[in-house]
Amino acid sequence: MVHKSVPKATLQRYPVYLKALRKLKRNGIERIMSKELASVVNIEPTTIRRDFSFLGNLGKQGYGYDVNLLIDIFNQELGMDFDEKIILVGAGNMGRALMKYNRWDYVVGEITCAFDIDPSRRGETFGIPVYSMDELEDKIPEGCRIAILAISMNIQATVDRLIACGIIGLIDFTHEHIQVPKGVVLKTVDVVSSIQELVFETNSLNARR
Ligand SMILES: NC(=O)c1ccc[n+]([C@@H]2O[C@H](COP(=O)([O-])OP(=O)(O)OC[C@H]3O[C@@H](n4cnc5c(N)ncnc54)[C@H](O)[C@@H]3O)[C@@H](O)[C@H]2O)c1
Repeated sequence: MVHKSVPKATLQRYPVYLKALRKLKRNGIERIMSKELASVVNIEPTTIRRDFSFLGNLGKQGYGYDVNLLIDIFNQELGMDFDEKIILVGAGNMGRALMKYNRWDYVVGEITCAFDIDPSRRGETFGIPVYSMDELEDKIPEGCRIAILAISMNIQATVDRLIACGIIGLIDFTHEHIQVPKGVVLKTVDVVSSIQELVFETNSLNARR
């Protein structure tokens, strides 16, 4: 882990660098000068060099920084391992939208596969394999901890089964009340509730004017 004396502002910039570096790697870039990185992240080159100096002697004069090495250092030393293998359950309208978007790989990880009860959904969607629910226990990627729920039936039973497979984090798009045991985290995403909150907030703001 990185030394405690790293300033807070530097620590807050590390995820920004990591995100940019992962994007650069995706684009086939293997090394980068601080000046070039500066234009990507919109941070002064001197700040970048100082921020990186806390991680060791990483840059070479005239050569720049090794992109892969920097990514490894961020991942290992800082505990920022953004390589989550996420599964999606339910490859319908919502699921397909999420699979199409699948760009979280620069920051958190990516959807590696999906599962659905409907045989017509099976195959590949936007490059992501969609398997039958019967194959869940076999196909769930090793070390997978996070599942996105975009299903409409047998929701609690499906959640219980996912937890039995090692899932400890759920992103829930369903509107069901789901129960999870201690140690499992459920994050609900509900656009309708967000709109309701927004309407309520804007109404009360305007009533005060
Ligand atoms: N949170 C939000 O803001 C929001 C917005 C829209 C929809 N939703 C919810 O998201 C869910 C999906 O909506 P949609 O429009 O994609 O529906 P959809 O019918 O298009 O897709 C649902 C998919 O899940 C599959 N499925 C259903 N039950 C399953 C199970 N137990 N295991 C595996 N696969 C299963 C179906 O075969 C289907 O392919 C619904 O629960 C809906 O209420 C939430």
